[in-house]
Amino acid sequence: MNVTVLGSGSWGTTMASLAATRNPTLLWARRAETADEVTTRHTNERYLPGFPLSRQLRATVDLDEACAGADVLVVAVPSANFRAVLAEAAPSVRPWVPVVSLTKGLERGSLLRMTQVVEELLPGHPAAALTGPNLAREIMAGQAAASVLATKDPGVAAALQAVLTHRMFRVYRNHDVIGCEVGGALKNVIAIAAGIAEGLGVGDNTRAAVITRGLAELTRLGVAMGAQPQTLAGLAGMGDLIATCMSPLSRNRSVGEQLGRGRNLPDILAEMHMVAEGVGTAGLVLELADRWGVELPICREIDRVVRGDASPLEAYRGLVAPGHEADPG
Ligand SMILES: NC(=O)C1=CN([C@@H]2O[C@H](COP(=O)(O)OP(=O)(O)OC[C@H]3O[C@@H](n4cnc5c(N)ncnc54)[C@H](O)[C@@H]3O)[C@@H](O)[C@H]2O)C=CC1
Ligand SMILES: O=C(CO)COP(=O)(O)O
Repeated sequence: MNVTVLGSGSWGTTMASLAATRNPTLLWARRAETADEVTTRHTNERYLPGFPLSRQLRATVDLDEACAGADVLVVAVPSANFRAVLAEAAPSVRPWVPVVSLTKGLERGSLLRMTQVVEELLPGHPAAALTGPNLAREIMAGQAAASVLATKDPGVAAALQAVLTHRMFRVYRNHDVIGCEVGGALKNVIAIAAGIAEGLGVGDNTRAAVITRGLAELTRLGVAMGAQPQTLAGLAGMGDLIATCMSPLSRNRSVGEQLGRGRNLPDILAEMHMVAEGVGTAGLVLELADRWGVELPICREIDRVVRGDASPLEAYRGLVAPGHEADPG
């Protein structure tokens, strides 16, 4: 199977490097220097400093070349640019080639999940999401991890599972695409809350409360949208929440932690060259929550913080103030 990965950031490069050990794999990069570095020096120092990549991995800046030979197309571009990149790629993608989204977010305006964007742009192509507790640097370091491949067609799921599985990277199948994508998008917002708590110097009881109440929010919205509750209790929900809320490697948690320490958001984002999807996702999940008639108190407070309508301390006080005790879940 020829695999093509669009997006040469931390996660796209990691998955491409893994895939290249078992399948001919081509990584599409926006910048010529990155493509050249990946192909000739087998590194991507900007996003994965210090990690050698598979020597079989090749990269190109030519989107047409990248897509034309692909048997599987993997998209690892942040949600804000996902549609634009895939729309440009679409004419070069051969009929029926499955498209796997690695992206954890929602589309601004439409509120679509990424597999829904795939279905709009490439009708007839099986759309899948790969999601779970998968911090890129740990996977590059060879530490064992598990992930979930979500797609509706069991035959496609089995074929993609075989392509994406690696010695230390175990891929499970799930047909609950909604649950997997909602879990991946919302956990980034909850990770900002966990980071804020960290920055404010809370204890382990508070950490546990944020994660557990966060899980209730993932589950409430997911189930309202048609997800299975057990999906959110698994790797794509609870698993990813634990990794992202606890790990100093998480960019979303790091944004929250710096906010909690008193830095302002524009300064934090100006210093980051990587994406923290939760910043943009907070407002979008509230729009979804209104549409589906569910309450998401943590996401609401995080949205107030990222909009600049509340300080992290005010948000924290808002969450511990009386009034949320009767929340279901
Ligand atoms: N890094 C991680 O550990 C994981 C990340 N993810 C998700 O994967 C997605 C991508 O994340 P990362 O690779 O970590 O982000 P990143 O910030 O490390 O890299 C993003 C990449 O997308 C490229 N890009 C952005 N806009 C583009 C455009 N218009 N055209 C072409 N390329 C463009 C950038 O040049 C960069 O190579 C996000 O949705 C993230 O939530 C999911 C699991 C793990
Ligand atoms: O999705 C991730 C881990 O599963 C990566 O999280 P961050 O984007 O917060 O680094």
